[in-house]
Amino acid sequence: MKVVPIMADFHDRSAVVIGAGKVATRRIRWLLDAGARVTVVAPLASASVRQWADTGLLSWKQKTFEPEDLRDAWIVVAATDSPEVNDSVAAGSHPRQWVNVVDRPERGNFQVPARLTRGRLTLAVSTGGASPLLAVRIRDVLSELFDDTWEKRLEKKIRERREIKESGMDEAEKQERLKRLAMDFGCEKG
Ligand SMILES: C[C@@]1(CC(=O)O)c2cc3[nH]c(cc4nc(cc5[nH]c(cc(n2)[C@H]1CCC(=O)O)[C@@](C)(CC(=O)O)[C@@H]5CCC(=O)O)C(CC(=O)O)=C4CCC(=O)O)c(CCC(=O)O)c3CC(=O)O
Ligand SMILES: NC(=O)C1=CN([C@@H]2O[C@H](COP(=O)(O)OP(=O)(O)OC[C@H]3O[C@@H](n4cnc5c(N)ncnc54)[C@H](O)[C@@H]3O)[C@@H](O)[C@H]2O)C=CC1
Repeated sequence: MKVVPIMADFHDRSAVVIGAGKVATRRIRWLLDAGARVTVVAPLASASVRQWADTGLLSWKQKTFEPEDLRDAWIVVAATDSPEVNDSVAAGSHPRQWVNVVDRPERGNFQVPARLTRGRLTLAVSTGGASPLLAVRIRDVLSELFDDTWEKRLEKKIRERREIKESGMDEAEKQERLKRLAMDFGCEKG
């Protein structure tokens, strides 16, 4: 799979997740965090999914998968423990849908990286399916360098960058200052 890094806004996009076990629950949390409107199709659901359904955060259809379930979805996740069912989800999807197949990524058209967010900073680590747990390990190493002071640091950068851009300095000076601002990386705290 060719890797294309994007920052996507799923706000109000409809997502359907087939399955509601361990891996599906991880995908669902990620989709809810990203603002998607989530429908879950599964006969059995994890405690988290049942709770999200009870509190109206998502809609849970308690049944087995049928191809009609994919209609109108922008994002499709095949996350059951049955390779056959996951296969028929992939087969039933439309080429224009974003499809993640958790046991056979090559049948879908997107994968989910290991993630780390610090306010506006997002780090995504992918090994392209070579070793998901290595991606997690790399993410954990990076999380020490990019500790939680980074949320504040970036908020400060926004102000400093805006000040430079709106100042009366000439263009060359602005460029120089902006470059220096970006270089100011790991020394100062907060
Ligand atoms: C291709 C990809 C597709 C996708 O997007 O789903 C994929 C595929 C597969 N994963 C498998 C196994 C496991 N994956 C994890 C964990 C994570 N897997 C994630 C991503 C991805 N996994 C995508 C590639 C990312 C990359 O390479 O960088 C993470 C990073 C992100 C996330 O899931 O949110 C998340 C860490 C979450 C966190 O902690 O932050 C664990 C551990 C656990 O679940 O606790 C195990 C069990 C241990 C083991 O098997 O190593 C299997 C074999 C399944 C089987 O046995 O049938 C396949 C299928 C295959 O091998 O092709
Ligand atoms: N991509 C990843 O990060 C990982 C992928 N996996 C793969 O993900 C698969 C799922 O693993 P878990 O979430 O641990 O399984 P699980 O056993 O916790 O959950 C399975 C879910 O599938 C549902 N299901 C079964 N048949 C269905 C049907 N016909 N229609 C709709 N829903 C149905 C069940 O009701 C249940 O909610 C594993 O088989 C494995 O291949 C496993 C670990 C990590």
